[in-house]
Amino acid sequence: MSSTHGNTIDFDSAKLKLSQGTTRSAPAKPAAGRPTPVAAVLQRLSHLLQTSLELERVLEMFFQELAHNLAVDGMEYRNDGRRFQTKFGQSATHRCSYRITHGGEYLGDLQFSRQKRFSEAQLEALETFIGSLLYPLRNAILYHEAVSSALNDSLTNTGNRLAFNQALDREVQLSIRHRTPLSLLVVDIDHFKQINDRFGHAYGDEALKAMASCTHHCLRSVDSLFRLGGEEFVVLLNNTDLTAAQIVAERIRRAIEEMQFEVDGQPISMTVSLGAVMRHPEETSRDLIDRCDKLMYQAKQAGRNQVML
Ligand SMILES: Nc1nc2c(ncn2[C@@H]2O[C@H](COP(=O)(O)OP(=O)(O)OP(=O)(O)O)[C@@H](O)[C@H]2O)c(=O)[nH]1
Repeated sequence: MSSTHGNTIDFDSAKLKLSQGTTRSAPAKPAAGRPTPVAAVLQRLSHLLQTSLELERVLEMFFQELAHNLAVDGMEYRNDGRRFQTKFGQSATHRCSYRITHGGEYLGDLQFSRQKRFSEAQLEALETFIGSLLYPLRNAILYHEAVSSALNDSLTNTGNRLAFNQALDREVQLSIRHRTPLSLLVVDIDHFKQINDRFGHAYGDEALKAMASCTHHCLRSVDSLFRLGGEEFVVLLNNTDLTAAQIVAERIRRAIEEMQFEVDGQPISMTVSLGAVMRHPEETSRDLIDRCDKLMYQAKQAGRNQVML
């Protein structure tokens, strides 16, 4: 039989709970000055959670303490507004969940699961522990947002050049370590200046958004799309050889060509030129992107609206 339990923890009331929890579980006369187990865990947890600002890491440390002290088998964190979701351990039958807010500000939803039903005392301890997560969680969310916005192109909601440089270095390392192929596409809109000149910059922006969204729909969830600047985009295809990269490139080219995009009821046609490369052994990130860029320019010279390998 499964059991569920739901709650909302507000930052300020949780702070209250935290102090109550500590007082409640502390013995009247602290024997030899030793704290009770809950208070000891709480103290360690509070210190531990301050050691990182990484959202994933903070939640992982929190889960490990709960797994150890309350035999929690699984934990899921979701923050729909920030499109962040992560899971730890194994999901089990008995669940309890908390919507965490601070003065009306939503900090996410936490769900815990266990093979054995939670007792009242365990739920109380769990809520006390959640109290110690609130400040670190709030700080980690703020940090996560700052890092994400520094890596995001706000117009097209794709990664920016900085994000691309980091991702490319990471993927090159992974491809070397796992001996998997890594391919790259450079995608550039043809005669984009004419769209701007004819319809205005604001419509040009809409065209860029439409192009990014259309390209995104041609990709697997593991592929990533970045805007390097202007109307130039790049796609990172991990574990993909040149034959597969060519198929993806052609799919993007055709999808953009067939895209229904209108300004004031007037259809605008757009095409793209693409370069596609697979990384050679020993090739650096810089050489890879330069080679792909050159191929994209060759596609332009050869008449545009085509893929050059
Ligand atoms: N609307 C809009 N236009 C931009 C943005 N960034 C760059 N551009 C414009 O993109 C155009 C790029 O023009 P060009 O580099 O000549 O390239 P093109 O017209 O696409 O021609 P080819 O690449 O040779 O096919 C310029 O007019 C830029 O002003 C942006 O964020 N929004």
